[in-house]
Amino acid sequence: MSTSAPWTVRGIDREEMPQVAEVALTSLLAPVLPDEVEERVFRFPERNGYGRILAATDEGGRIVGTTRSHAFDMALPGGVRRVAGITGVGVWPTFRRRGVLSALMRRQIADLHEAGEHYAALWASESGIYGRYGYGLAATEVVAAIDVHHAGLRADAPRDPGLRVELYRAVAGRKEAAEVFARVARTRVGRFARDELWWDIMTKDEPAERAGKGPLRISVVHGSEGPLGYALHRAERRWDPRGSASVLHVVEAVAATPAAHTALYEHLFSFDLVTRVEFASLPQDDPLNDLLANHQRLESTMVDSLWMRLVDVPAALGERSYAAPVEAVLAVTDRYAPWNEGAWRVEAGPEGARVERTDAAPDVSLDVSFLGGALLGRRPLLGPLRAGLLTEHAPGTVARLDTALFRPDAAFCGTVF
Ligand SMILES: CC(=O)SCCNC(=O)CCNC(=O)[C@H](O)C(C)(C)COP(=O)(O)OP(=O)(O)OC[C@H]1O[C@@H](n2cnc3c(N)ncnc32)[C@H](O)[C@@H]1OP(=O)(O)O
Repeated sequence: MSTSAPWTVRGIDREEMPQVAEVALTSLLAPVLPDEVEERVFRFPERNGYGRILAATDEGGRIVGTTRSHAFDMALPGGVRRVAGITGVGVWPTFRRRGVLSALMRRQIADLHEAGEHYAALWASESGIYGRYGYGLAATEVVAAIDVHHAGLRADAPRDPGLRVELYRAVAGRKEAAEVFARVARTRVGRFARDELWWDIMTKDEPAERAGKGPLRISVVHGSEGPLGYALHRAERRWDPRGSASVLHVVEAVAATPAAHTALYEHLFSFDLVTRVEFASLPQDDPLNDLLANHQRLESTMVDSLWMRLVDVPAALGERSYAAPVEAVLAVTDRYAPWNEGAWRVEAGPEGARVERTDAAPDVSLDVSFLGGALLGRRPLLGPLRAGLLTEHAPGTVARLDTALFRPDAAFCGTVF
C-alpha cells in the first residue's frame, strides 16, 4: 500500500539539478550518467527556469523522486492552448512503491492548477501508471514499415512536376523543416510548437546517438514559393549474401499539401540499395494509407501516444470545440484534483460551450481520466461505458457526448517528450 506521508515535495534550485537528473536518468534506465550529458541535463531548466521541476525528498532530505513539465503550445480541439507536458518522472529504484510518485503527482497537479493551467499531457512509460492520477489515453499513433518493392503509390496520386526534392545534412535543411512543421503543427491536434531548442534536439546528430545507423539527413520538398514538406531520416547500411538489405529509418515525414506528400513518399521509397523503409511514427490517418497502391503491405503497429489530463474541468470543457450540440450533467470524480469533483452541466455545440456547477441529477458519472481520454476526439466514451468503467444514468447521453466530441482528423503528437 502506498502512502505519501514520509515524503516532502518541493521545488529545486540549480545546484540540485545533477541529483535530480541522477534520479530521473537512473530510474528511466538511461545509458548515460548525468555528468556525461551535462548540456542535456541543463538545457530545459536553463531556458525555462527551475520552477517547473519538483523533487520528493525523504526524511533525511535525500532526493528520491522527481518530475518536471514543459510549457507547450499544443493544438487541441478549439485551438492552440497552453499544455503542461509532463516528463522526467522517476523514483530511485530502492524507494519504489512507497508512494513517492503519488506525492509528486498530487503536488504537481495542484501547482498547475494554481498557475492557471487547464491541461497536462504525457507519454507514459507503462500504461498502468497514470490513470489513477486522472490521465486518460487520448491518442494512438502508428509505427510502420514497408518493403520498397511493394511501396508503389497509386497511378492517380497527385503529382506536381513543379515540386523538387533536395537532400541535405540535418543542420542544413533545418530551417525549411521548421517552416513546414510550424504550418502543419498549428492544425494537427496533439502537435506542440517547436522552438529552436526542440529543433536542436530533433536535428542532433552526434556519432554516439546514431546506434549503428548513418548520419541524420533531411529531404525537403520545395515548391515554387518555398518548402512544402520534409522528412528526417537515417540510413542503416546492411548487406546479406544476396546483396544490399539496407533500411531507411524515417524519424518523421511532414507535408503541407497532397502533392508534397506524394513527392516525399516517392522520394523516400526511391533510394538505391534501400530495401525497407521504417517510419518511427505516423498519424493513424496519414495519407500514405490512401496513397499506396497496395496498402495492405504497410506493416502497421498501433502504439499509445498522448495521455491527457484535465487540470481544470470547466475551463477545459468550456473552451473545447464541439461537432454537434449536446447537453449533459456529468458527475466527475477526481482523487488528485478535488476542485474538479462534483456535478457539471455541459451545454455545448458548434457555436461554443457553457460549463457550470449544478445540483441537478447526473446523466453520466465518470472519473476525470475518461474526460482526458475523450478530449482529443478520437477515444469515445463508449469504450469505458461498455467496459462498465463509467455509469450512464440517462440512456443515450454517452452516444450524444461522443458525437459532439468527435474529431474527423486523428490526434497526433509524433514527438516523445
Ligand atoms: C511522463 C514520464 O516521465 S513516464 C516515465 C515514468 N518513469 C518510469 O517508468 C521510470 C521507472 N519507474 C519509476 O521510476 C517508478 O516505478 C514510477 C515513477 C513508475 C512509480 O513510482 P512509485 O513511487 O513506485 O509509485 P507509487 O508508490 O507512488 O505508486 C502509486 C500507485 O501506482 C502503482 N504503480 C506504480 N508504478 C506502476 C507501474 N509501473 N505499473 C503499474 N502500477 C504502478 C502502485 O502500485 C501504486 O498503486 P496504488 O495506488 O493502487 O497502491
